[in-house]
Amino acid sequence: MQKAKSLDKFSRSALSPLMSNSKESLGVAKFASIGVNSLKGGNSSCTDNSTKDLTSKLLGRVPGFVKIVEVGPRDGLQNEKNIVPAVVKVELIKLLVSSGLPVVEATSFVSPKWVPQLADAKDVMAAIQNVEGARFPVLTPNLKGFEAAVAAGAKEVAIFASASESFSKSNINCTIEDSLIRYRDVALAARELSIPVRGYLSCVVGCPVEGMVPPSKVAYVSKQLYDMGCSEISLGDTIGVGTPGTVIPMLEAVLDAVPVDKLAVHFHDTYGQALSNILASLQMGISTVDSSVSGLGGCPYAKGASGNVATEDVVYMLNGLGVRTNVDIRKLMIAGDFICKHLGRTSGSKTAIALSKTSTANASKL
Ligand SMILES: CC(C)(COP(=O)([O-])OP(=O)([O-])OC[C@H]1O[C@@H](n2cnc3c(N)ncnc32)[C@H](O)[C@@H]1OP(=O)([O-])[O-])[C@@H](O)C(=O)NCCC(=O)NCCSC(=O)C[C@@](C)(O)CC(=O)[O-]
Repeated sequence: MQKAKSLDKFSRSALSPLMSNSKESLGVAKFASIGVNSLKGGNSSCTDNSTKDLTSKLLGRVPGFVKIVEVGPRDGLQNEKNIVPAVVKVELIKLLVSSGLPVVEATSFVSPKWVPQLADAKDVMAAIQNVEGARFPVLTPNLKGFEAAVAAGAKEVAIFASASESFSKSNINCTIEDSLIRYRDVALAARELSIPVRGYLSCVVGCPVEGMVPPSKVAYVSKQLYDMGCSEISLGDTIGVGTPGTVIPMLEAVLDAVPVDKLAVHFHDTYGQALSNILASLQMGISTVDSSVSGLGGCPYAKGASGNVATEDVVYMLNGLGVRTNVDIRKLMIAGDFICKHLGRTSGSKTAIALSKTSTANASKL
């Protein structure tokens, strides 16, 4: 009940109209009817000059290449009640790599009491040591986790802070400031070993307990992560309550503190807003996007949050925009199919469901 109430706070704000300007709305409607492949220099037969102007106005800052950070094996599985055997996790990672994904977050070196599903982190790392073609960062909440990760062969790590005090306490059992002290130690140890550190920031739009999180707070913690040496800062809408109406002001505040090429976005799809939020982020110049195959996921300490945005859906949108990812959507679907079969559920990706019903002839045109 409490959970439903807190999420409802956000849905009410999402219902208020964002664009009252009818000309703008008309522009967007026209844009929606353009053949998707024509937007960034694809088939130009259905474009005229005014359409090209509008396209470049709306999509001018969308990067030509987007790095997708696949978080399925970690974020996607960490909340699963039934323990997924390490061999299944390893096979999933291999299938994801073979689809062309450049970064696959493999696991977490966190307390097994807090996240029992990932207690096999060492075994998973041992089994992927010789897998080539992708980077395999792992989560480390403290020096103990960092040392265990390095001993297990990790070459990249991620630390995870929060912009909400309540979420920090429920997720890592300490205040934001205490977590930053802890993470500075991890960042320092990592620098000595030339290990890149990704910094996650949770609750960048809303917190299940505190409600809306001010953009200034998000900018402040992002800057702390940047200043301690994080090579990338991933901004997480942990409970998926954001819309472009809240995400854009948040990004504006963060962009005053951290360079755009150091930022990534990480959206959960609780309200079906993830793709619109990703598009808004791309329009602001961000070129790294986190996602999870088949839309698996959810944080065990963020009640009410649903899965991450599905990687298949992100790749489909980016393909349509003419943005390169190097990911083969069909091979990605094999990975999604594999893990969904294991978990005994249907895919959370609308693209995967639609494409699996599309004939091979039609699918080859996508
Ligand atoms: C941070 C702690 C450890 C503090 O947990 P604590 O209980 O305050 O820590 P502690 O130092 O008192 O240690 C308690 C026990 O855990 C052990 N321990 C301590 N550290 C480790 C470690 N690294 N690896 C293995 N064991 C560890 C430690 O040795 C001890 O064992 P005991 O003596 O009781 O047997 C705990 O709160 C924790 O593990 N939290 C992780 C929670 C988590 O993984 N959440 C999900 C990831 S974040 C996320 O999903 C959001 C994100 C990133 O996707 C972005 C978004 O969507 O927002």
